[in-house]
Amino acid sequence: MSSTQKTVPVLAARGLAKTHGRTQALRGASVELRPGEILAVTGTSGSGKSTLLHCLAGIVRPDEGSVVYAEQRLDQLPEQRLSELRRTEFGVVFQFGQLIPELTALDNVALPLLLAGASRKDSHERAGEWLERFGVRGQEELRPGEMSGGQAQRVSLARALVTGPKVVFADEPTGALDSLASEGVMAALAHTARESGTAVLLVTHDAQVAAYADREVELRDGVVVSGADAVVEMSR
Ligand SMILES: Nc1ncnc2c1ncn2[C@@H]1O[C@H](COP(=O)(O)OP(=O)(O)OP(=O)(O)O)[C@@H](O)[C@H]1O
Repeated sequence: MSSTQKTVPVLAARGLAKTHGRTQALRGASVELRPGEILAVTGTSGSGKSTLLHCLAGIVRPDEGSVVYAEQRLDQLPEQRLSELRRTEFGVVFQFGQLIPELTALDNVALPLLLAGASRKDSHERAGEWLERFGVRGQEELRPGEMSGGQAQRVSLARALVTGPKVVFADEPTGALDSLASEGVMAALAHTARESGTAVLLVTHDAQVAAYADREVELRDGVVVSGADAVVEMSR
């Protein structure tokens, strides 16, 4: 066992099973995310990638198995505690950024800080810094409808990282972009996550996107079939 395998994971799932109606999306999937790493979860359409991400992020409760984050069983936490944790320790980015259409780029990024109780001035200052890190300084006043796809995803990433989360969950963050915009967004995400020490769980079916990760696991029919080094015993 190499020294990296002994690292206590920031997030660890074991034996996850989840059924949607009659579809068994996960059938005993196990994976761990190490502190500060970018982990790509790949697999064909329908293999269970998004369901796995939702279980790890505490958005969906698995039917079976465990999800451990900072010594807490996410799968057993009460809803209120889960949503607090998602707000304070996790950042989430989806394929279509899901920015608030009525708000400017600056206000979209400042919003999580305002909700956490920061002043308007501080929130705007920090939001501006994060827009800069993602290469969209100067676009503060644009509303989502006025942005390109790449700009919108950069703003979404800035919003996901502005609160200093421990983990960012990114579900096909470049799925709606052309390859040039996709490269730019992924390079910005990888650089910024590494700089801030944020771990990233990146769901993608695109090998070029997965190439930005430190490590890759593949899901097939709801189980992890490669990258088995992802599964280690938790030292708790
Ligand atoms: N809310 C839901 N209701 C019913 N079935 C669902 C639901 N969510 C997912 N599924 C089904 O579960 C299986 C796994 O879906 P999931 O979205 O996790 O896979 P995926 O690998 O992310 O797919 P894609 O790459 O197409 O997004 C699929 O067969 C999907 O149709």
